[in-house]
Amino acid sequence: MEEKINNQLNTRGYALIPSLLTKEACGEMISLYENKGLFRKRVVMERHRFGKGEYQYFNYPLPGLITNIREKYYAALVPLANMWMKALKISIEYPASHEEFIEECHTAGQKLATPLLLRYHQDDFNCLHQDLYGKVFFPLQLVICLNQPGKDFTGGEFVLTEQKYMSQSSCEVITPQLGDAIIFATQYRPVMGAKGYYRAHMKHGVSRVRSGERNTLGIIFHDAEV
Ligand SMILES: O=C(O)CCC(=O)C(=O)O
Ligand SMILES: [Fe+2]
Repeated sequence: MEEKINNQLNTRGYALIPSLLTKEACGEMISLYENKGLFRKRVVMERHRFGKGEYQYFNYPLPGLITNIREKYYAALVPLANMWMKALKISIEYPASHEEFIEECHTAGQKLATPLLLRYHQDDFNCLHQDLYGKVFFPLQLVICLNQPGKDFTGGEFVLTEQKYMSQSSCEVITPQLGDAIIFATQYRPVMGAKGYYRAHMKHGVSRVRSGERNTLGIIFHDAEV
């Protein structure tokens, strides 16, 4: 990953990648939502008290664009992920390629695809959470905003909270533009304390959409338990 992005991830636990997808690609991605055959599961968030709105998990085989993003960004992020594990003295070393990592997920019984499309309308929101689907997980994930804030929707900011040692939680509010991606820590990130690095726990969510429709594409690198 570029040094600037790595630095942002190390200092704040997230980074913004401008224009990862074109407007056309965002439009095509949104239209996949109606293609029920592409998905393994639809979740109505209110039923689980996850928030309000809905999302669908893609099934394998994934659309080519999603596979490409997953492979490319996994490979770009793996050196940082391994540095984080070392800093935190966790004896996990992630393999260089996403294909090998998926093998590890499968061996651990995590075989279901996790990339997802989310759709929010007015008054919808996503409660603070972490996307863990089994023992094996990658410490970073990515979300791409498929609509233009201020035009297609208002509100619906991306929210990241961080809980540092012996502190209350702090938060960052991020407003990606159409096509922008946010890379962020899935569960925790290393923060330097008096006795070396410790885990700062992070959660993410989405504030209430005030008007319009907001679609996002979530790219999670690990697979899920059956
Ligand atoms: O809609 C969003 O911005 C957040 C979606 C989300 O929770 C995820 O991609 O894991
Ligand atoms: Fe999430």
